[in-house]
Amino acid sequence: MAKPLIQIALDSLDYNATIALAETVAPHVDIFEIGTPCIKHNGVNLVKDLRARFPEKLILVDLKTMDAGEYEATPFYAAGADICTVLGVSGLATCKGVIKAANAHGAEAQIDLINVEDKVACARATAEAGAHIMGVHTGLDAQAAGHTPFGDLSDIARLGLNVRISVAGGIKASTVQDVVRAGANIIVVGAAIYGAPSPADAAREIRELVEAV
Ligand SMILES: O=C([C@H](O)CO)[C@H](O)[C@H](O)COP(=O)(O)O
Repeated sequence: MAKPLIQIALDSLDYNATIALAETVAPHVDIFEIGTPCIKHNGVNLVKDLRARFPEKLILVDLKTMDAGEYEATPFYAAGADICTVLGVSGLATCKGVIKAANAHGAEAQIDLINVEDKVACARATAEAGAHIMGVHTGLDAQAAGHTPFGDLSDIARLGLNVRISVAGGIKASTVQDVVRAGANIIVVGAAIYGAPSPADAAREIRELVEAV
């Protein structure tokens, strides 16, 4: 199996700080995620800027689309996004819209299972509809209430769907190897990197731990 990819969640609102963090951690990550607050604040020009600065990196735009899937996602794929996210709770029609936009650009659509009641049913239906990546995700507010993504990751991994699995939600050095062993193909790390005294060292440590599994 291919080594899991490491995704840094760029969750700052500040444009220059976002670019600076991307430059700092670039040697140690595969995917730049423009987080939801960041893309709402800075818009599509940030996608174009990161695309121009880092032609070799994958860019995920965490749109968390809730409606008008094809219409909303299309300009972000056109600007250089490799992956856009759509909420599983939006329903199948919206997910299919983002999948259609992704396919039109040779890119990928990720279903974010955040707050989905029946994650297994949603994963099955959206995978059947052509989703490329299933995002198991415990959001920042749910993390603050003590939740983790580990149980959901096991539930989705054991389905054996023809999709890659991304996991997000407080992943850090002490848990990253467990999520690799549980079947995650894309490991999302935000606060454990950008909140560390040295984000570059934290990203390097995550890379080394993933490589060691
Ligand atoms: O997607 C995220 C969150 O919902 C805000 O948009 C985070 O980027 C994701 O949770 C990863 O960050 P950490 O949980 O801090 O690792």
